[in-house]
This record gives sequence, structure tokens and C-alpha cells, in this order.
Amino acid sequence: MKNILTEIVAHKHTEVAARKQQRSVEELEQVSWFKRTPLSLAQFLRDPEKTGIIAEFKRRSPSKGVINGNVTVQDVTTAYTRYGASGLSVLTDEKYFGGSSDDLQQARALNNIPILRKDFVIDEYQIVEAKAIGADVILLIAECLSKQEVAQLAAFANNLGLEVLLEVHSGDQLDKVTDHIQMVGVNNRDLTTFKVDFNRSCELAPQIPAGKCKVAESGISNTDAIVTLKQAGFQGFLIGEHFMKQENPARAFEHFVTELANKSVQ
Ligand SMILES: O=C(O)c1ccccc1NCC(=O)[C@H](O)[C@H](O)COP(=O)(O)O
Repeated sequence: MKNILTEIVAHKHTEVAARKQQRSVEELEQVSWFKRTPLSLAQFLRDPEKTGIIAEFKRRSPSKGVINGNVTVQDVTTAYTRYGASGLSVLTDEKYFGGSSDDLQQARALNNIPILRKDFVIDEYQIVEAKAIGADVILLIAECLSKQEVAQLAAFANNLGLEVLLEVHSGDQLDKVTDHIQMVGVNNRDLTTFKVDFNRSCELAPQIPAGKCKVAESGISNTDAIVTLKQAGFQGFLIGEHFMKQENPARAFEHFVTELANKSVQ
């Protein structure tokens, strides 16, 4: 692990240590959403009647800078839900992605579909936070965590009723998959170089352990890509920039879903 990912993870340790001082786990457990029963993203993705799209709310990113600073989480996420997203992904990292826990809480209050807390989870405390702000799923990035850390964090999340999406970028990272991982995401973006290789998902698909829901992530910008990915066995498609970079992400999403519905997919 190196470059921006090393920097983000180092900052995350500092940030989480500070938040632990401000709010204890016991306090987080008293928040009303902590008691809510989470929705299953894996179940939504496996439903053939749904689109399989996990639509992301992302204001900016290290690779692209500002993507869209003029839209609200309310307008965008409710449109994603209205036009058929199977799930939402909401960035909660502030420093590098311009997101916040508040964004996710607003999305939770307005949308009754599964929500992924998109962040860099390195500590159980963040998983308790995820539940308290209304998330259903957490992301674990294989590149940032040892096999033992993935196993511990995933088991902890499942014990709270949250599902886990494990993100990989290479075949060797698949040895970190455990029984507590419900979904495996192949990130087409190399998080150390930012290079996007759309073929990465299709190459790794056959190596993903049977029984895990397969999710393709990053660089998906047209409906033909979804058709190709479905044929390769993917049930989930995480898309952020393609919608967020438009002046009107809601309209872009609606257009995308309409076009997808008109394509015959095996
Ligand atoms: O996107 C980045 O620049 C980035 C940098 C460092 C760590 C993670 C990063 N992105 C997270 C993602 O992979 C995407 O938000 C997600 O897969 C959606 O991708 P896209 O549709 O290409 O916005």
C-alpha cells in the first residue's frame, strides 16, 4: 500500500482517535438508528427485478478533484431511489471526498433502500458509527487491511447486523474473503495510481468465491458495460462519477436506467 491510500489511512487513524474522545461507543449505541434493523444490500442486488445499481453520492475525489459542488444529498439520493437504484453509496470521508456523516443521515431519513457507508474503515468504532448514522453496509478495502483485520472487522459488522462489501483490486486479495463477507467488489480503479481498467472486473469474476454477491466498481459509464458485467456474473454495479459529474445527476440516472431497461440482458 502506498501513495494516497497510505495518506488517507494515516489520517483516518488520527481522525478516528479524535472522534473516540468526543463520543463514546455507549453514546453511539443510544442513537435511535442504532436500534434499527438494517436492510440487506445483497438481497436487493440479487433481485432480478431491480437494476443492481449502487448509485453513489460523491462531491469530490482525490483522482478527479471537485466532481459536483452544486447538488444536495436530498435531491440526488431521492432521485436515485425513485428511478430504481438497488442501493445507495454515500461518502462520509470529509477531507478527501467532501462527504460527511450528516450526508448519510440525511440520505437515511429520506430513502428506504440499503445504504453503504463509503469510507476507509480501519477500526470497530467506525462500524458502530455506521450503524448509528443509519448505514446498512460497510466497505472494507483489502488493500488497506491485513487478512486478520478483515476477518475481525467483518465479524464485528455482522454481529451488529451490518453487511460487508470487501473491495479487491487483484486476485491475491481474494484470500481475505471470509464467511462474514456478503459481497465482493472488484474495483477497476487502482487506488495507488488512479488508473481505471474496466477489464479488471471481468478478469477477476471467475476467481470470486461461489456464493458471494459480485459487485463491479468504478469507471462504469454506459449501459453496454452493465450488459457485459452481467454476462460476467456481476449482480451489483457501483457508479459514482458518471452521474455526479452531470449538472443534473437525477436526470442522468433516470436516462441511464431507462436505456438499461430497453437492452435485453441474459
Ligand atoms: O476515486 C478516487 O479518486 C479514489 C481515491 C482513493 C481511494 C478511493 C477512491 N475512489 C473510491 C471509488 O472507488 C469510487 O468512488 C467508486 O468505486 C465509484 O467509482 P466511479 O463510478 O468511477 O466514481
